[in-house]
Amino acid sequence: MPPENFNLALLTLDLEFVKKGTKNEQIDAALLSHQLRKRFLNQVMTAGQRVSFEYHGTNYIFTVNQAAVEGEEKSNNLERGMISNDTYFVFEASNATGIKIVNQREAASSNIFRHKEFNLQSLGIGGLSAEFADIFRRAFASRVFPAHVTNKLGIKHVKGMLLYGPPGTGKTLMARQIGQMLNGKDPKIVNGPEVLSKFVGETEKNVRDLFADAENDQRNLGEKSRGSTRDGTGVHDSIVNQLLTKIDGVEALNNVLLIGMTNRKDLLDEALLRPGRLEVQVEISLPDENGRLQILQIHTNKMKENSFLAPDINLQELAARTKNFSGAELEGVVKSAVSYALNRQLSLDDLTKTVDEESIKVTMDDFLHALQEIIPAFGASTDNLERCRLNGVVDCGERHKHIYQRAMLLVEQISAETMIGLSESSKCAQIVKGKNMLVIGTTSEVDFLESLGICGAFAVTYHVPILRSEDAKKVLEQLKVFAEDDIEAAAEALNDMPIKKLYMLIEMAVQGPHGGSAEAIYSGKEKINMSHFFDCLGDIVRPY
Ligand SMILES: Nc1ncnc2c1ncn2[C@@H]1O[C@H](COP(=O)(O)OP(=O)(O)OP(=O)(O)O)[C@@H](O)[C@H]1O
Repeated sequence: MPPENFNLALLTLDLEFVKKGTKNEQIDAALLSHQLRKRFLNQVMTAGQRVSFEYHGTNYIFTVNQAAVEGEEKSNNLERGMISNDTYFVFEASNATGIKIVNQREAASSNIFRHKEFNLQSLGIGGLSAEFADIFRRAFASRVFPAHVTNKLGIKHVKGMLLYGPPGTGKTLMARQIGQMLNGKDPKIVNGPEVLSKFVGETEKNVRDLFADAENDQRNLGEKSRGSTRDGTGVHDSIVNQLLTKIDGVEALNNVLLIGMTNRKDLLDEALLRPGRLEVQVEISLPDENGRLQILQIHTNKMKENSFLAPDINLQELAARTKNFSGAELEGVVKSAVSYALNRQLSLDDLTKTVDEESIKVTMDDFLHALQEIIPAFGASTDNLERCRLNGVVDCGERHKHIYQRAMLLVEQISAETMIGLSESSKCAQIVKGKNMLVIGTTSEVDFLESLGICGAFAVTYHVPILRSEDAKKVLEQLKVFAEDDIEAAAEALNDMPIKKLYMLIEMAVQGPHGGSAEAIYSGKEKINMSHFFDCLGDIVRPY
C-alpha cells in the first residue's frame, strides 16, 4: 500500500535519445506529458531513475531529476512518488542532445476543464456573469494551476461552496453546468429530503453513501445538497456532523467540490459555513434588467432560429417590464406566451384538425398576456404601492415638503435591489451585517407604539402634520375641482383635516347632489357645488 500523500505534484525529467547524436527532434511538452501520464499512471518514480520509452517511433530515455510529492515541495529525502492525473511534468534537454522542447507553458495549466473557454450564454445561464466570475476566482482559479504551483503558494483548494438566494434564480443550473464544464464525472445532485430517513442511523448512512462514489474517484466534481440542515429539533445535528466529517474530517476528500444550495442561508448551521467547509458563499439574486434580457434570449433562442417569433417581439421591453421575475419565472412567461400562440392554431371543436406548423407565431401580445398570468413571487407589491399614490405626490405646503425631503435623503442612501426576494429573516440577518436597510413604519397611534417601546427601534420619527387651511388651499388649487372663487372658503372649512379624509370628502363632493357629475368635474367642464360640499363635510366626523 502506498503511504498517504504519495502522489507526485512535480516530476522534472531530463530527456535524451537512446541513440545519441543521431538526429534533431522537436517535442511538444503538452503532448508528451499526456503520453507519459497515460503510460506510467500509478507507477512510482524516484530521483535518479532512468526509464526508456518510445515516442512517435523514436526511442528516448528520461532521467528523473526531481520528484516532488503533493503537499511537500521539497519532499522527503527519498524524492519518490507516484504519477497521478495531477502530476505536472517539466522536461529538460541540453542543446547537445538535439532535442528541442516546445509548449512547456501550455502544459503548465491543468486540464480540469473540458473546453478552452466559457460562454455562459451558450451554457444557458443568463445574467450571472458577475457571480460566475466570483465562483471561478474563489473555487477554480487555484485548480487551473498545476499542483506544484499551488504547493509553492502553500494554499489548499476550496472544498465547498454555497449558492444561496431566492428560488428559481439558477442555482441548480449553475451547479449542473459547472459540473458539465469540468473533466470528471457528472455532478451528483441531491435534494435534502432525499437523504432523510425515518430509521435511526439511516440518514447518516445516506450521507456517507453520497460521498462513496466521490471517494472512489477523487477526480469528481462532488455533490450538492440542498435545504436547511437545522430545524431546531436536534435530529439533524448528526447529519451535519456526518457532512462535516466528510468535508474536513479524517476522511477529507481531496478533489471533490461540494456545492450546497439553499433559499435559507440563515437556517444553515454556522459550522457548515466555516473556512475549509462551505467557505465560498455566493448570493444568486434576482436578475437585473440586463440579466433578464439574457435569460429571455436564452429561452427564446430556439424559436427565433426556427422563425417562430413574430417580428414585433421586443425582448428589451419585456426585460424592462419583468422587474422582480426570477429566471424560472421568465422561463414560465416564455412557456405561457408559446401556449397562447399554439392555442390559436387549435380548435376545441376539432382537435384532430391538421395544424399548420408554418403559421405558428409567438407575438408580443402573447407575451403581454403571459405577463398577466405569471406573477413574480418576490419583490415589492407594486399594485399596492400604486394604489397608495393614485393622485401622485401633491404639494401640501412647506411642513410636509420638509419631511418629504428628509425622508428622500434616507431613501437615496439605500438600494432595495439587494434585498428583493429575501425572506424576512434573511433581511434581518443582513441588517446585522451592517448592510443598509430602510424600514418605514406609519401609524396614527404613535403614543401607543411609544408605550410598547417600538418607537425606539426607529432612528428617526417624523410627525406628519394634518393640513391647515393654507395647506388645504394648496392642495385644492392643484386638484382644480373648485371654482377659483370658492377655494378660499373650502380651504377655510378644511382646516385641521387629514389628507386622506380630504380626498374622501372631495370624492363624495364631486358626485354632486344627484350623483353622476364626477366626469364633468374631473374633466374641468363643471366645478363642485359648494352647498353640496358643505353637506358632505357635515357628514364627516373630524378626529379633532
Ligand atoms: N439565470 C438563469 N438563466 C437561464 N435560465 C434560468 C436562470 N435561472 C433560472 N433559469 C431557468 O429556471 C429553471 C429553474 O432554475 P434552478 O432550478 O436552477 O433554480 P434554483 O435557484 O436552483 O431554484 P430553487 O432554489 O427553487 O431550487 C432552470 O432550469 C432554467 O430553465
